Amino acid sequence: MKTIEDLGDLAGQRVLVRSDLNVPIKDEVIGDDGRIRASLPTLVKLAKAGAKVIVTAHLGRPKGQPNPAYTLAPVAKRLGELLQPEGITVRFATDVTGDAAQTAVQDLDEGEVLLLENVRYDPREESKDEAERGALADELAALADVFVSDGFGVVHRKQASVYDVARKLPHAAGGLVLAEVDVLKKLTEDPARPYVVVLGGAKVSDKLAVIDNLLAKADKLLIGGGMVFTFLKAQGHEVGKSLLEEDQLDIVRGYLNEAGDKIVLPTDIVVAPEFKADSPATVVAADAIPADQLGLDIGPDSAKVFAAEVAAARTVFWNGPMGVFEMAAFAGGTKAVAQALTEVDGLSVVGGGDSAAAVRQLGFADDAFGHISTGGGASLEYLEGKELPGLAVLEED
Ligand SMILES: Nc1ncnc2c1ncn2[C@@H]1O[C@H](COP(=O)(O)OP(=O)(O)O)[C@@H](O)[C@H]1O
Ligand SMILES: O=C(OP(=O)(O)O)[C@H](O)COP(=O)(O)O
Repeated sequence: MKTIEDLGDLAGQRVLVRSDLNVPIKDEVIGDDGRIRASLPTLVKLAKAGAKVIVTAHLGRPKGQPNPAYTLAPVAKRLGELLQPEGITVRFATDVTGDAAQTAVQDLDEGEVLLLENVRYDPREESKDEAERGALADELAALADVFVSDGFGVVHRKQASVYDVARKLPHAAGGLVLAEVDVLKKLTEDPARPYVVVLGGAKVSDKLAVIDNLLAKADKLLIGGGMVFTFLKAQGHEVGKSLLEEDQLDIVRGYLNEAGDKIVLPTDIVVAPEFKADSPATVVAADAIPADQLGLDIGPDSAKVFAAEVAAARTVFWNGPMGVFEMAAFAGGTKAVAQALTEVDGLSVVGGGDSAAAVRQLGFADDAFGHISTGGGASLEYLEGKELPGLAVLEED
């Protein structure tokens, strides 16, 4: 894979960077700016080399339409604050590749950074149609001379700003992508055993898809978060109003048959009648979730079992909070697992935007873990041994 150094002298060049700036934002306030901070070294390096740095990124899933709830404007502001000590000015374009973006690129000076509006406002970004994605990639490519892929958290997505644009411009991997791959490689090449993978979070269908391959690689797979309920239902239990992927039940039944005791499910669940911080929480057995309640965390017994499995491992990868950690009443499982990861005698890796935010919000220091990866889904697919489109394309000429 080419690096930024291989791109030659970048002074005066327009460099398009794909970063992953997908941070938790509520009412325009950024909850955890870890991904923005992780993007800084590459941006600083390029700006200091005299490049005109144009950043494309997404926030959330606005489904191909402009939507102020998903604007990157607060991210541009934060980026500006973080780059100010470096003397680097950050500008913001209010569209993706339109008049605003084109004018802003024309006006951009060497050593400045321009962030383009949420690339997922454009429906072509995530299109399954290669020609549609290609048309957006052409527009992005027209804004720049070279492309640097630095958004590790999106390299598993075959999307215009990640994959297609790399085929239109001379390209290189940024330092963040290279550093992430370096650590994850250690987990794929003869990991010290026991090797435990902990899965949770809310992107249930994405993560159910990785289990098949992970079962062959890991010694134990601990399942928490929103994934739990599709497993419980597949075992024949009722899950009330909890997150459920009905169309995956057969697949999950297959996993349970195949896995034996490799898959560890919670035996108790914290439930509440509503998805609200002050909704009255109770602990119930995992096979007795009331019809009018939803599961929002693994229960305290399960948290102990999960923590013991993690603490006894020599290699651990964890993606996806065990519960809705953003609300104190449902943060216990995530906290217990995070604490156990800090006690691992071996390599412990936390991956994913929300998982990284969770450990910081719960008061853990970054260096309490072997590595905090900016990518959850991307890391999991890498660990599965799958070819990631956003990495494979960088190996092409
Ligand atoms: N039981 C649950 N029901 C609904 N949402 C959940 C549940 N457990 C965890 N979550 C949510 O999952 C989200 C994170 O999921 P995800 O995006 O998959 O993780 P990551 O960003 O670390 O890859 C958090 O916002 C958390 O509130
Ligand atoms: O948050 C992200 O991934 P993650 O939740 O797997 O860590 C990335 O920004 C990718 O976002 P996506 O899963 O909407 O494509």
